[in-house]
Amino acid sequence: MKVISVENLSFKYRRARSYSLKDVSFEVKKGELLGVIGPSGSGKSTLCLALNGIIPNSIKGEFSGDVVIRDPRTGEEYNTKETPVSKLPTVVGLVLQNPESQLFNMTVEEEVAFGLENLGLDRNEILRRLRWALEVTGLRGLEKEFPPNLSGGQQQRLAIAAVLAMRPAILVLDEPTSQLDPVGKREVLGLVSLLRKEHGMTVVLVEHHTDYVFRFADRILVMDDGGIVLEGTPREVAEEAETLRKLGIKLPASLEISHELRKRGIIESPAFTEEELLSRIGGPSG
Ligand SMILES: Nc1ncnc2c1ncn2[C@@H]1O[C@H](COP(=O)(O)OP(=O)(O)OP(=O)(O)O)[C@@H](O)[C@H]1O
Repeated sequence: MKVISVENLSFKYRRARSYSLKDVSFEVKKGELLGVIGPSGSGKSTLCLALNGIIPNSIKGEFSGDVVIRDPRTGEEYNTKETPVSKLPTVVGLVLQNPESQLFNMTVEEEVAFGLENLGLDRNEILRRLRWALEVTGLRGLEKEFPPNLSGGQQQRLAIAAVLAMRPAILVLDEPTSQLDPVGKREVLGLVSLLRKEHGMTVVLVEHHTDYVFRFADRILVMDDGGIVLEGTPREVAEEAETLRKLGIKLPASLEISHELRKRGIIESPAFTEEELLSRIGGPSG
C-alpha cells in the first residue's frame, strides 16, 4: 500500500531566485524505510517540510504538484495542500535536525503532552500516550527533567517522543543525528530501527550517516539541485559509485573498499558491512 505519493512537486521559497524542488516524484510504501541523501542545499529539508504540509500551508511560495498522504490505518487520503496543518501531524510526524529548536517546555513530560493538549484529548488518553511515547523512546524516569539538561541523544529522542505521541503512522526525520556524538547517533538510529520493526512505522530518513542508510534503508533517493538523480535499493544506488562521488556523498567504508576490489576483479558484488566484506575476501569471519 502506498502511503506517500509525491507527484511533480516543485517549490520555490518566496524571494528565492530558483526552485528548491524541481518536478520531484516518488512513492513510499507502508512499512518502508526510505533514505534520502544528497549534498547540502539539494532540497532534502524542503522535501521534508512538504511531506507534512508545512510547505505550502505555513511556509508559502510557488508550489505546484501534489503530495498525497494515505493513513494506512483508515485508508483516508490527504492531499497536503488541501489539509489543515493541524491534521497532518497525526498522520505524518516531522522531526527536525536540531532538537533544541523543537523543545520549549520546562519538563520532559510537558514537552510530550504539549501537542496532545492541543489535540483536545482527555486527560487519561494524554497520560496513556505520554507513558507510551516515553517508554518507546527509552525516556521513562526522566519525566521531571529540564529538557536542556538532557544529553544530545536524549534531547533528540524527546523530540521524537513528542512527535510519536501524536500517533503518526509515518515518521519523517530530517538529519536527526547531525548534531549528536557517536553515542547519541547510535541511540537515535537504534530507535528508528525499533520503530520500524516493532511498531510497523513507515520512515523517511534524511541522513548523512550513510553507513546506516545503505545498511537499513529499503530504498534510497539521491537528491541534487532540487531533483532526484538516483533512486533504488541500496544495492542499485551503490552501483552508481561514480555519481555519488561526484556529488560528494561519502559511501560507507565497506562499499568504497568493495568498489575498488571489484575494479580489480577481486570480488563481484558490493559489501554493505565490514563483516560482509571480510567474508567475501575470505577474512576471519568466514
Ligand atoms: N527559507 C528559505 N528561503 C529561501 N530559500 C531557502 C529557504 N530554505 C532553503 N532555501 C534554499 O533552498 C535550497 C534547498 O535547501 P534545503 O535546506 O532544502 O537543502 P538540504 O538538502 O536540506 O541542505 P542541508 O543538507 O544543508 O540541510 C537551497 O538553495 C537553500 O538555500
